[in-house]
Amino acid sequence: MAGVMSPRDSARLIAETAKDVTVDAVGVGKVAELIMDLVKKQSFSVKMWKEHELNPKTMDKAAVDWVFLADTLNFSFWSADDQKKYVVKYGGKEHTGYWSLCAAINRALDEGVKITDPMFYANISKDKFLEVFRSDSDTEIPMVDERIEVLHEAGKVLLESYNGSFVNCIKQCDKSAQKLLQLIVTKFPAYRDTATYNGKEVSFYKRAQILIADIWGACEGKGLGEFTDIDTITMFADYRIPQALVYFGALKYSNTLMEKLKKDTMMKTGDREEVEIRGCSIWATELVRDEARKRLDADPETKGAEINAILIDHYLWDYRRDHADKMAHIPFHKIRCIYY
Ligand SMILES: Nc1nc2c(c(CN[C@H]3C=C[C@H](O)[C@@H]3O)cn2[C@@H]2O[C@H](COP(=O)(O)O)[C@@H](O)[C@H]2O)c(=O)[nH]1
Repeated sequence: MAGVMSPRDSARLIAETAKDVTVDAVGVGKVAELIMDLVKKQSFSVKMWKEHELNPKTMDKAAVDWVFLADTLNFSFWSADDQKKYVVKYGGKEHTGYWSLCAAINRALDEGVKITDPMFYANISKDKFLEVFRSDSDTEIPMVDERIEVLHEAGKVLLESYNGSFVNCIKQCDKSAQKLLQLIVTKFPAYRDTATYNGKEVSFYKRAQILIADIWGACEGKGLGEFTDIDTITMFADYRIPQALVYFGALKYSNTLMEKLKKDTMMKTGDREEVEIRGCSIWATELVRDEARKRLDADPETKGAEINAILIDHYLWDYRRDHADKMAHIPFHKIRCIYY
């Protein structure tokens, strides 16, 4: 987008001028150390993505259509009351948060509903949406109206300009993640995740970047998922990674901000504190990547090992999920928006 700073440059600028959030070098080193251990155990690669039971296993158009639908709806799963969560039962398990979305998509496909086909969702009615994404608890999925709107928008763009599949967007971008990123944020307005900060147009592009990363993961970096510049994708500025970064000490909040977060103060898109949390999270993850890279290359055993901001992000996100209790005392910022 013309006149908009890249997520990496935005993150550096925000981290340099933020008032209520700071990136801490000692904490960054701690996370880098953690990543090193994982790389040594060889449990750190693009193949991790498909290990999740709900993620698609094929590496074809069906997988890309699934990922595009999931990431078009991949926002705002938190609930104000922990006892009232949107829940989807699938594969004999109860899924919440982001995984409830994936479970609902898979449940629909099993029921013969062509939910990943834009012909189906470009004009989906509210009744049909609520049937497909029905809850197995008393709490329905948050932001129903906004989710229907973004489905209509994305479905129409795919049908009008890309012959009904995101595969055709990928094919126009010569295996460049940055070209695909620009196509997504230009053609699909709901993915245009930007803000104004100190008079500058900054970007986070969280869903656009995770869409590219999920296609890279689903296809194990090959075929439709092959991107020559995938390492230029940054961490995805959601509301969970900051919790993990604060937990490990890589991110620090001022007392004022911490008090606000503990009181569940609602934020709005573009609030200075929201921009500082998101920008500093991206920057902290960039520094973790650089530090881990340095340490990996200093050790003949791990020199040149595969590592990038995507893999670090997924590790931190999965870690937060798997250790939710340990991090429950660290508040996450509350916001209702379609960007993350
Ligand atoms: N930064 C980042 N944000 C991510 C993800 C994912 C799912 N990725 C999975 C697929 C492969 C990976 O290995 C992950 O297992 C969802 N989200 C965001 O989190 C929030 C929901 O969180 P909770 O309430 O706990 O379910 C919401 O904003 C959603 O948009 C990620 O990977 N990174």
